Amino acid sequence: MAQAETHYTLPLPEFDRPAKLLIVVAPYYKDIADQLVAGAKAEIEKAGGSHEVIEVPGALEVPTAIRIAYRQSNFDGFVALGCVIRGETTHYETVCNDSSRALQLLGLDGACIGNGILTVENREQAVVRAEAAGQNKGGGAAAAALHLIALTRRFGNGNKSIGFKPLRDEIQLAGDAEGPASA
Ligand SMILES: Nc1c(NC[C@H](O)[C@H](O)[C@H](O)CO)[nH]c(=O)[nH]c1=O
Ligand SMILES: CC(=O)[C@@H](O)COP(=O)(O)O
Repeated sequence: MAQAETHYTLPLPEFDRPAKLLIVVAPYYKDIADQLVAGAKAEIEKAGGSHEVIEVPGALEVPTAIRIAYRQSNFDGFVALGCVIRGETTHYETVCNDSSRALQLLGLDGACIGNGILTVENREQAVVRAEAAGQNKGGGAAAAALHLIALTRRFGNGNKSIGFKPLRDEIQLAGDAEGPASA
């Protein structure tokens, strides 16, 4: 029987202008993913934010989709959602470790990402964690992204990238260099 989860949850940050988030979900297990998305949407709406949802085949594609959107769009943050259930081979470790590591590296480069990709042994563990009325890991991931967005706005976008600069910044910088575009 799954243990009830008890840990401290930070109160949601307040925003002077709405945050816009992209939810990137791998519906490998559709019913589980739907619960995660519902929880994430509700949390974003609680903070007065807006959201869009895109789907990718599996958890391994989630970081790449976020990087593509991060470079070519103007979302304030991202919510990574999915479910990885151990099978018979070591592929479970690859999917879990590589997706989470890639998300962490994107975060260290300035993307505001909450990671709600479940890594579990069986469906029962996944259901308990995905249910919006249960452990609501999708909502938790959305809350994490919201906190990072608030932090970015509080300290400014440091532009101290350790890796690539978001394409949108390069385009903007290039535009600035040419002077204001004629209306
Ligand atoms: N086994 C699970 C996967 N595997 C698929 C990979 O994520 C990836 O789409 C594939 O290797 C092609 O690159 N994905 C999940 O999200 N959950 C799983 O349990
Ligand atoms: C997590 C996985 O990739 C897993 O679902 C694949 O199953 P298997 O290890 O039995 O091939």
